Amino acid sequence: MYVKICGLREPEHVTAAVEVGADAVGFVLTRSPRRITPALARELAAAVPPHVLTVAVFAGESTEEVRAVTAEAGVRAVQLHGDHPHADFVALKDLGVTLVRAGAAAGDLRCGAYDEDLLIVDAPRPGSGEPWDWAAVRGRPEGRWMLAGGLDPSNVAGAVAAARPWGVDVSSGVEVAPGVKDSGLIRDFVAAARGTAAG
Ligand SMILES: O=C(O)c1ccccc1NCC(=O)[C@H](O)[C@H](O)COP(=O)(O)O
Repeated sequence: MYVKICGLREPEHVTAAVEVGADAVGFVLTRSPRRITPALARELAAAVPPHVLTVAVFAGESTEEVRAVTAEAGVRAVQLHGDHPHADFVALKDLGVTLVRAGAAAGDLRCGAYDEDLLIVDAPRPGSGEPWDWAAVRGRPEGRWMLAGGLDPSNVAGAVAAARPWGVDVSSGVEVAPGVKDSGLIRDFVAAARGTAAG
């Protein structure tokens, strides 16, 4: 089970995510309470070992801006939320980073349909922490896709059983307040997602 922890802002939480075995860590570089500067993203990404994917999260920015900010942040993946057309993914191919397409279950659920490498099937409002009907997508997405939206340590195992994703992505569910992560919750989430939770 591939696990991505998103919206990280503090070195201690990046370290916690890496130590408990997260596969990817996300930095929000778009309008959000979790937004950080490209310079801070670069600092945080520099401490992440190469086997963990560092992801810059955008929503609706132009490909020129995505390109410039990604270079400044020094990350290895770009995650695009919103109505980015296929052409945007094609235009970003030469960046040489992993491309992640994120959107609600209403869109095209085939990973690769937009030339992306990974797909996130999310709640209608990304980063809202709002659960949705995860079971409704079971059997529909194709390829390397992550389930997101309202997941937390207490519900992720059930969500995985219901939707059967390739991976999971979380932000709000490992926070104690909007934008404030908790290392214990990150640990609990990764364990629960992989079915190794105690008790
Ligand atoms: O986190 C945000 O505030 C955000 C804002 C705009 C676009 C994307 C954003 N976050 C993306 C993610 O953190 C995840 O892909 C996912 O939406 C997690 O959401 P949740 O666990 O429900 O907070």
